[in-house]
Amino acid sequence: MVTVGAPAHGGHCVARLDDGRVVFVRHALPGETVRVRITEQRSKYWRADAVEVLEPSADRVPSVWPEAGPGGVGGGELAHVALPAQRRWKATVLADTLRRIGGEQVAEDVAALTGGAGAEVEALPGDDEAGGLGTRTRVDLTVDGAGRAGMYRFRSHEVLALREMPLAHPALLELGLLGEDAPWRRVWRPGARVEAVAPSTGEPMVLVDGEAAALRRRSGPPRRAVRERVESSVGELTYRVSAAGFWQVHRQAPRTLVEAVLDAAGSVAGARVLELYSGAGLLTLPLARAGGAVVSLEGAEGAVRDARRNLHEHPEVDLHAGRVDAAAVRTLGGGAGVVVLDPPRVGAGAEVMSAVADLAPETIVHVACDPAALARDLRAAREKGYVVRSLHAYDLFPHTHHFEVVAALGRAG
Ligand SMILES: C[S@@+](CC[C@H](N)C(=O)[O-])C[C@H]1O[C@@H](n2cnc3c(N)ncnc32)[C@H](O)[C@@H]1O
Repeated sequence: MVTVGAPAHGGHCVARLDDGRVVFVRHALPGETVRVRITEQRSKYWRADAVEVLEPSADRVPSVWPEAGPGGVGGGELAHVALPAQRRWKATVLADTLRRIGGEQVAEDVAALTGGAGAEVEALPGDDEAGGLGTRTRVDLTVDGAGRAGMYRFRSHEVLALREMPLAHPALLELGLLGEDAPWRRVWRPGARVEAVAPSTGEPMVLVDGEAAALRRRSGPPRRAVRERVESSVGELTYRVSAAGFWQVHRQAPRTLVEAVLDAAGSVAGARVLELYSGAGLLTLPLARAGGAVVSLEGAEGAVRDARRNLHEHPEVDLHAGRVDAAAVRTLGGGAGVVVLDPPRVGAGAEVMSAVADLAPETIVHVACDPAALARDLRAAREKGYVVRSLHAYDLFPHTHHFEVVAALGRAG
């Protein structure tokens, strides 16, 4: 039995045993007294699941997805927490991570921006009304040994067949992928990887081991891409995206990020804009529409092919396929007034951040899906004389511990 303390990065709360040992407890809430099952013992800390709640928090609600509860699949570790409390949890983790990893100066920059309160994590439009459900337009499943679609048990290679996916967009639920009677069972084999995509326009799509799959024979070549439409302050943006390629998962995420990045970048008209980790061009297109002379760099060649199509009305945009590293930043970034970067979960890293700062842009816009990586990158920029000028956090992944941050940095002084 333990009383758990504050949340920490990774979707758990921190508890201390009488002997001082630290235990990271999932499926609990700060302040709760719970009975735990130890799931992993390391020399420096243990991991545990709360399996019985003795003194519940006022923020506890019946889980919206019990299959992601103790012993269940990953991807819904805050499903037992009321939505406003999920966002307070994430704001606490953000503030703590920025201070612990980003350092005092970064923490002070953000405190000064928020009157000492720390950044809030904002809900996306419609999420409160829908209970944070039905937001995910992409789901990844794995087929178990009996041919049923499921997900991995948390920190395990065991596939648990799923009965429900309340976080998935309704269009994906209508595909009938789950359950003993799923018609798709004749299409896939045990061990297959199944991706389902619900684009903002057109039919949903199912990929089995990376190939388009259908229940009935279709005429014509197999579909490989979907179309996405984003309303934005620089007009309606339309994109072609390979179904297996990266696209923001929450239905409202593309619009939210486009607006946040345009806002953070300030006026880009006539400015040279270096965009790193540019994907299929979600941010490239609005930056070009806003008058930026954009040079972009993305590692996935398929995404760059999509970006070329998506930017066909902007032949002036200079799209490059290749790895983002310090040398590439130096080669492509000369004269950049604005740098926008949207790295994967690991962040850009100190070398890339240092090379970006050496370009001496007026503004650096960092889009981050991991607060620890963000904090490391902000620290690196801070050490090169950049301060945080704005920072907004968005709850792009309700019922999980994940969230997104858009930060703008400018030169100190
Ligand atoms: C978070 S996504 C952002 C894409 C785009 N901004 C969007 O919102 O759709 C990160 C992108 O970085 C690319 N990427 C990851 N590591 C990379 C690297 N070392 N060099 C270049 N691109 C990389 C991925 O292929 C992916 O498209």
